[in-house]
Formats: sequence, structure tokens, C-alpha cells
Amino acid sequence: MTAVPQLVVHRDKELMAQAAAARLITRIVDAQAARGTASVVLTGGRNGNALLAAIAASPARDAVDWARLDLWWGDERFVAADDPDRNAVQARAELLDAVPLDPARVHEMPASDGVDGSDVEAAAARYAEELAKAAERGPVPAFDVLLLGVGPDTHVASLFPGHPGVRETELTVVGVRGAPKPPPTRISLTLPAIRAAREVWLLAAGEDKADAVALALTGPGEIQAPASGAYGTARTLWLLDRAAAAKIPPQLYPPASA
Ligand SMILES: O=C(O)[C@H](O)[C@@H](O)[C@H](O)[C@H](O)COP(=O)(O)O
Repeated sequence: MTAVPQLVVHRDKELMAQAAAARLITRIVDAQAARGTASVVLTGGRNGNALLAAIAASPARDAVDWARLDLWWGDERFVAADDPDRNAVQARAELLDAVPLDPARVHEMPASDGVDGSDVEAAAARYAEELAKAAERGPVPAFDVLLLGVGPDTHVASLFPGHPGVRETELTVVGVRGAPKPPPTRISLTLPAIRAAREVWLLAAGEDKADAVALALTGPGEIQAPASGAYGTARTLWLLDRAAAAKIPPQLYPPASA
């Protein structure tokens, strides 16, 4: 396990998305070369969507064997299946509809008009079962890469500072009610599930993220700063633009990168 993060700082958010897309394509191709398949956990939010759009626009995307890629989500807004607010609907529009995925390997989180209706806890338990079935050992797969957007309050997935979800130590997926970011009802992986990933990549861009990034890297622990509890078994990578990195203490700040 490695809680020690590596920081990569790019000039701006556009370059950050391009570089993260190149990095993710390479990581998927490497995992598929080694084991035949790869698994990635997607995030909602602007930076996650920009990364997917950059993959869609990259000629290198054809190097990925899309039919042998498992996709999961770190969190989802608990709304109807075709609601444009859904992270999965946005991911499909940015990339997933344009590549030849195997639908059986695209593991969307349940929607509020699904078999569990508005029972978000039952829907979360259903997703936990799906994860457990796909796991070789333990309650969730050892995802190759798990992506997380970082919120301005240091939330990741739908784990908000001080909320019950961030304190969860047993369940791998929780229903979230009363989220401070709309919509209020959500489904989220928990920190223990996130920490099963080989690599966790956190994305943050813009000056409104500078306090959150500095706090999560130096601050009060995962209950108050959930992003600081997100790390992988092999690697934890913070992919930032200069504005989001601006308040990181100099002793943690990496050499300048473009
Ligand atoms: O529902 C969502 O949007 C995501 O669950 C959330 O965790 C998001 O990734 C962060 O808030 C960062 O979002 P941005 O990349 O848009 O800043």
C-alpha cells in the first residue's frame, strides 16, 4: 500500500487532460499485454469528462482492446437512467459510445428508476454484489486504475467531509443522502473499496481547487479531507494543473512539469 502520493503538475487543465489520456491509454495497453484484460474505474466531474474526451480524440485510442476492458464507476448521481446528470450518461457521450466496448463489461451503477426503485441502499448493495462477483479475491476487483475528481471541499467520489460515507469501514458501496453537491442522493464506493485499486489517480484543476489540494496533501485526515484517504496498493498519482497546485507547500511541490 502506498499512501505517499506522486504529484504531476501541468501547465493548464487542457494539457492535463491530454497527458492523463495518454497515460491512461498506455496503462490500459500495458495491463492488457500483461494479463489480457484491464479494469478502470471512472469518475464524474469536468476533469474526468475532459480526460474521456481527450481519449476519444486520440489516434492512440485504437491501441486499446476495448472489448477486453472492464469499466466501473466510483460514484453515481442517483437519478433516472437517461438523466443527463448521470456520470455514466456523460461518459457515454464523451467516449463510451464511440468505442467497441463489451456491454457485459460496462458496469454502470444502478439508477433511481431501476429494479430497486428509490431505495438507494438496496441499489448500493446490488452494486457491491456485482463487484464481489468480479473480484478474484476480496470484496472488489484489484482495479488497474481508479480515477477520482477532487471537489473544492476535498470530496472524492461521493464521500464528503464528515459525512457517514467517509467513515464506512465494512461496506464497499454506500447510498449517500443529503450530499452537499447536487443531486443530494448518490451511490459511492467507500474508501476501503477505493484502496483496493492498484493505482489511484486524483484529478484537480483550477484555482478553486488549490485549498482542497493543499489540505488533502497536508491536512487533517480522511474524515475531514476524504481525498487524503484515497490511495492505491501500487501507486497514488495526483494529476494537477498549476492553478490547483498553487498552494501545495514547497517541500511537497515537484519539479516544474509542462
Ligand atoms: O458527482 C460528481 O461530479 C463527482 O462525483 C465528483 O466527485 C467530482 O468528480 C468532483 O466534484 C470534481 O468535479 P470537477 O472535476 O467537475 O471539479
